[in-house]
Amino acid sequence: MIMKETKKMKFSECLSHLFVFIKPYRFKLLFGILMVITAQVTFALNPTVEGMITTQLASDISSHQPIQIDKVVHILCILFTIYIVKTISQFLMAIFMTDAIQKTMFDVRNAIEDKIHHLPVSYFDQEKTGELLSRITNDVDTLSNALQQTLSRVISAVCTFTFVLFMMFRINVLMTCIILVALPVIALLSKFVVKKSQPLFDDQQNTLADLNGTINELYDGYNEILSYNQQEHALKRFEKDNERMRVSSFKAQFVSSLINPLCSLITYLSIGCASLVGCLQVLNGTIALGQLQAFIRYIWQINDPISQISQLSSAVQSAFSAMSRLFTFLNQPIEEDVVSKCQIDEVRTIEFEHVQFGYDDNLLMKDVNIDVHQGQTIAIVGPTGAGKTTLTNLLLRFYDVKGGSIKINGIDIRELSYHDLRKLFALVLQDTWLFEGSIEQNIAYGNEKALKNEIVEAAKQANVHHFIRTLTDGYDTLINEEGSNVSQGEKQLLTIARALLKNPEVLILDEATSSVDTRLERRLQGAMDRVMENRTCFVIAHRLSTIINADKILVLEHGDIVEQGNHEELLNKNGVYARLYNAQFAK
Ligand SMILES: Nc1ncnc2c1ncn2[C@@H]1O[C@H](COP(=O)(O)OP(=O)(O)OP(=O)(O)O)[C@@H](O)[C@H]1O
Repeated sequence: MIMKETKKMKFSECLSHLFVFIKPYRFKLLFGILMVITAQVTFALNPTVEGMITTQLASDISSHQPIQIDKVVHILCILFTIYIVKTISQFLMAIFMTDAIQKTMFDVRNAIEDKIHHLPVSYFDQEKTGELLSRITNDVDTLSNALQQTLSRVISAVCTFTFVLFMMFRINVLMTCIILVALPVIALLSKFVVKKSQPLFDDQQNTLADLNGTINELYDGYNEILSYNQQEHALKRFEKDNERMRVSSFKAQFVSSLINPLCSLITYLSIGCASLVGCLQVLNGTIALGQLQAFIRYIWQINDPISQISQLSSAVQSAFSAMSRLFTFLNQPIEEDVVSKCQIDEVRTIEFEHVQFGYDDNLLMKDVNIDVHQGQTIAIVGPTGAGKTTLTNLLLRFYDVKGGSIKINGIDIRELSYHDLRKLFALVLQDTWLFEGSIEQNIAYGNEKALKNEIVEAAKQANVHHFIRTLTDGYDTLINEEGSNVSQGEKQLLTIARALLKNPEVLILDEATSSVDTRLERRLQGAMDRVMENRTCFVIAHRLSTIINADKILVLEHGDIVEQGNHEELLNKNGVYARLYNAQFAK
């Protein structure tokens, strides 16, 4: 069974997973980091070189000598070179880091997409799909921002701190020690705040996922909400989640932002003390005036990374939470696949042998036996919840049987790879699925190599060609994201065209229950008859004509097949089918 993600990953685990994605671009990233360090070294040299000008001028003035312009120009040239190096390294850093990080994120997104397609269907039984997808999107964004901005800021802050501290020590040890007294206090304060705010940031991300899940759900059910006049209820639900979001964001941001004013207060106190001592040192002649000037600039420079700790720590925490969820998702076990022991090109028989199945520990199907021969139409009938969809889910191995077996040509379907098994089938469901793309692309979905004339032929067979011709862009008409620019019946015709083009060995058809107008009904009927012609078909049947003409009718109740046979045989039995038939169809 697939476990829902519960355990939070350790920071080191997250980093090692991240490294797998960064590895192909590590040299670019390292070069980018080298450029960040270069920029910070030049940044740390500025005050000292600027101070040299002040010292030079002060010494010339105090010794009543003419100002030595050549020396000043020389220092200015060094200063100018430092500025140039800093600008170039910042430029190179932007190019190399951005390139490496965006390529890494491209790979992460691809890995997620790939994962989604390889997870067992049962994974999505446990996760609200909308919530899961929105959480992944948010987490990818958070990680991308963290790598793009926070990484260089963290490296800059660490480098600035180290180099500036080094330069301060070179100027005066006593003054630096005064500044350093403040640091452990600041470090302890940050640690305390980080510890308090980490769970709050986790909560903030989870609440955001809930909020997006709710938005998704409410948007999906927009028409139903309007028809039931439940706008107020929907608004209240949204407001409730939005309020939770406000409270959790407030808590997370408030606690983490507390650190800023506290750190500033301590830093300003230490600046005051160090400046006082510095003035005395200049009067004593221990340090030059330019050095005091440089030292005060350094205090500001070192203050910068310290005051950034709170912002950076909250960004790092969000990134860590996002990484933890992303990599936990990417670590989910995928559908175990096998290499097909043999290829099946033609489906001659399909047998269910003593099949047992349940979505949980309770068995829904206890002993299902079916025998199907090539070209037969099998109608599946039964009340709602009887297990009709489950039967087709098992055929396609969306779920595996818990007992017994399903065999195609005598071969257990578990001996075939998912790809080799599923290529034998096409699904035409009531709940049609079209993707954002042209009508042509949607029809060619199951057979991407199909030529234009084959696509048109499939559309003609599916009675949808004329409709497509009436559209301004014909086969190039774009289906929008929700497929709302095509009617439900036309959608179903398009999916029939798709199935015809795939030309599968076995067709699984879920007949529409919703009433459509008579003309469309006739078009649908014609298209379905054509797609079913000379093909093995499993039809979740709602139409009398399909049921009567079926070679075999499976009557399901509570998961099991209670009767099977053709229409005449079952009517003569005068059992469940006869009751169902008389209740639903007999006029
Ligand atoms: N993914 C799932 N997880 C848990 N239980 C499920 C799942 N899918 C279906 N079920 C349950 O299994 C039983 C059979 O469901 P199934 O969808 O196969 O019935 P059906 O005959 O196709 O119903 P309908 O005609 O309403 O579509 C139902 O009780 C249903 O609640």
